[in-house]
Amino acid sequence: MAENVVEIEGLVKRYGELTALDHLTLEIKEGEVFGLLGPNGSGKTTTINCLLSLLSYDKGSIRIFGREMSPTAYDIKKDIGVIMQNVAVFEELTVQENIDYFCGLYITDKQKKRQCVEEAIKFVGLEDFRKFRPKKLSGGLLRRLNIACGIAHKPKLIILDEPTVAVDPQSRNKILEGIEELNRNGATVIYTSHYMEEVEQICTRIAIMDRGRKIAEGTKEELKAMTKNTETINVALRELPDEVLNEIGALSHIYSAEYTDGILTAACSGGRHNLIRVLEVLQKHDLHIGQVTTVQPTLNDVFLEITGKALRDKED
Ligand SMILES: Nc1ncnc2c1ncn2[C@@H]1O[C@H](COP(=O)(O)OP(=O)(O)OP(=O)(O)O)[C@@H](O)[C@H]1O
Repeated sequence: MAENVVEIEGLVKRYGELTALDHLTLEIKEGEVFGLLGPNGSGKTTTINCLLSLLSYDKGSIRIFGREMSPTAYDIKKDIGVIMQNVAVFEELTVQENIDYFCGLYITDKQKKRQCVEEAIKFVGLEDFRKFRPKKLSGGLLRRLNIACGIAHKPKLIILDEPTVAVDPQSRNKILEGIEELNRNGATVIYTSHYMEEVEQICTRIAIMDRGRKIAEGTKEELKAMTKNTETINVALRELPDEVLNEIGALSHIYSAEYTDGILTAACSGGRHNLIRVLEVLQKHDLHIGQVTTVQPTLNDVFLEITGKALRDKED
């Protein structure tokens, strides 16, 4: 069985009256891409800052690589790569000099360092920008530089805190593919985000956080199996008389049926052939059927069911 790379036990962090982390317990195993998913303010960054001993905490314990983490645990820190939400690079250094600087904090052998820097530049696709200073880079390229600085020394544990916020789709894909590649090359990854699509795409196991607590944990399949909803059927209809809507709502395995803005939405819980049975009812009443879609449950549905609110705001 894979070893635990990170063990967080009963972590409590308070900011005055506010409890930012409320008895958080997490175990992250070697080789995982572990996703910390939660809305803004749920405690993801606080967790990472405590994990890195950048923040003191009120209660609990943190072990990394089987050893107790502390501000002076340099033997642990040298095997960790951190990419924080806010880009942290030197404005006066070029892309290559920045990566060289951060890599040099861990690797002193000149030849090895040069090779690591070169590999990091290639890895994030900044070959054509190596002589650029950060202010000449777009937001996406700047993020990639930030990542290169964090991973050049080839850490065993890589922590990324919302690395794709405000990033263009091309850089976002490059970042996500890069994380998967780092993992294939042996790194354990902790990835925080409030974008459930990203977490679903790359994470092998996910903890969902809300108000400093872990409210659910598992693979995405395990998490989705926690919801009552197994599929949602949407049918565009010009009209839907109430008695037909009621008939659909009364079908077995359909636990809610609504008609708003010309769309019938039927939420199913288990059962088979739900779509066919819904369409049969509509056809029997000779209704004009428009576009039909079925949607599988998302991590947002899990969150919604447990907390009664959506993971992120629509405009986010
Ligand atoms: N230095 C601080 N002083 C007081 N409260 C803080 C401080 N830092 C964070 N908080 C509060 O702690 C809670 C958790 O914040 P945290 O930044 O860890 O959440 P998050 O999940 O990372 O959110 P985001 O996605 O916005 O970064 C929030 O309510 C936040 O307002």
